Amino acid sequence: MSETPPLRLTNTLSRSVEAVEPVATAPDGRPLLRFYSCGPTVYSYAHIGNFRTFLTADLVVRTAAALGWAVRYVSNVTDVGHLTEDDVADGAGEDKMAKALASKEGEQFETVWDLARHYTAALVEDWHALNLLEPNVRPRATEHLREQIEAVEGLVERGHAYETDDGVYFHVPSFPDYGKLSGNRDADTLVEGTREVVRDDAKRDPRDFALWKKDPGHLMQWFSPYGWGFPGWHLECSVMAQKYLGETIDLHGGGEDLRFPHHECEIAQAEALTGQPFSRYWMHTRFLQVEGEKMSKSKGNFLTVRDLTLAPEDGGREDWGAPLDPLALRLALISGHYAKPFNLTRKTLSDAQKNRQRYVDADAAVRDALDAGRPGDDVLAGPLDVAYGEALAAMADDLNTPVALAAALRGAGDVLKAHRAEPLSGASARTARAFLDHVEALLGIVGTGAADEAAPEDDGLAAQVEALLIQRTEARAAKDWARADAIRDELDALGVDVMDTPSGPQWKRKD
Ligand SMILES: Nc1ncnc2c1ncn2[C@@H]1O[C@H](COP(=O)(O)OP(=O)(O)OP(=O)(O)O)[C@@H](O)[C@H]1O
Ligand SMILES: [Zn+2]
Repeated sequence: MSETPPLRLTNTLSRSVEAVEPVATAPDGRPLLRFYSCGPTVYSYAHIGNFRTFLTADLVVRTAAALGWAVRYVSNVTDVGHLTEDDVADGAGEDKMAKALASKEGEQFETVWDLARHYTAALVEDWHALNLLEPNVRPRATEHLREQIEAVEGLVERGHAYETDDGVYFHVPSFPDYGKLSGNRDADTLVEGTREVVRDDAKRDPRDFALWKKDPGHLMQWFSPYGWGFPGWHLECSVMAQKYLGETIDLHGGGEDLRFPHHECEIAQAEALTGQPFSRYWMHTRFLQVEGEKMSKSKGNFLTVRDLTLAPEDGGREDWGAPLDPLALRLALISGHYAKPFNLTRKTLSDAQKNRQRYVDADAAVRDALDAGRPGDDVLAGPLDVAYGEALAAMADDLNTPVALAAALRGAGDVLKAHRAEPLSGASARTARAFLDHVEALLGIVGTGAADEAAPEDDGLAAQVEALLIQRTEARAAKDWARADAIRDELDALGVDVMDTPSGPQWKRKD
């Protein structure tokens, strides 16, 4: 196969399509992409718009792996109840989890904790149904309260945050780069954007956003040096990204609405705390609309994976036709380019179901032919090599899924055409098998399980060790020898030996 192209993505920070160049290398010498993608707030089932954004992240991971990179991929679960107006920097309104608990659907849950557990489990189920790779780490906000509180304390100590009777706020004027991602720099527009919000009169600047909200009446609350309360939403992601990926990460992603304020606030928190750049590249997925309408959980007009893939008696939606094969839904959701708005229609779904069938048929033909082991030449190597090369090049070029899917579909069509003309030889079938497995690893639409082989290795130990090695490299670069030694002790306690080699640290389990 031809030389591997660079991975280019639309970087929101520079507003241009750029080649992504990871800074770190994996212990085996491959480029290591450190990638954080914002997950959902689990107060309801994730909708297919959320999944469009998660699928973008999935395709980044698959494409990077197909290019031969190592990937460390973190996607969180927001299980702290944040506020219904969190889309303005200083969130206000009702708590989303509390509101969900009080709703009709919430009656089945005793507490917000049960509700969060239920929707987290449902998220993971739908994630697997749509054949998304499991992240190396799926951290929960509620399991990282200590780290979030430490970050608030750090920001207060460094003069970037201050306490009032109601909470602790990040002081925006203390961070001159605020606005570099979204372009929202103007204090007046920012204030206008927050007009409807209940404000704390003790705030020093109207743009200052909450790091900690004091609220002894909140359903989910923790104790901090600032009393009982809960963290601001923006805090969890910068804290968990840095914990699992290091001070500077390569790529951070989410849906277009997160650009401001969420990601802008993450940058301010992280960079004010460490003095280092937070994420080198940012990517944002444009919204999914359904039949021309914007869809969101809080509006209540959303479709879930379950609505479209289950039979009506199991909870599927009758008005959307026969239940779809989940991989057909996946195909439909990735059929538009992530950086352009995407309107999903009934026709998108029926076309996807048809195209998906071509992969099912090609896969069946190849299995038969492998069993039969017929003699004869390999007639597929040429066209399938070209088709896969085109698909990979298109994905590397800013995840151009329309072109990649067309090339992959043409390849599956070539397999079927050849098989219909004359049953495939064993040699052709082996080539076709390799092609379908590569397409599965890259796009996840064949459903043969090859994706598992492409998944970032995750046996827990590897993830922990790699995180520690990144922190150790950073500690050494900062000449923080005490920290580097402490990390070495932690690695020792995990039962691994580390060897420093010219291509970076290598590790193995102790004998
Ligand atoms: N219609 C959509 N299309 C694509 N991505 C979306 C859409 N709606 C939300 N997202 C993205 O899904 C991810 C999870 O978001 P979140 O759980 O906040 O969902 P939400 O539907 O926006 O909820 P809410 O309406 O309560 O804000 C975020 O990255 C968000 O940007
Ligand atoms: Zn986030």
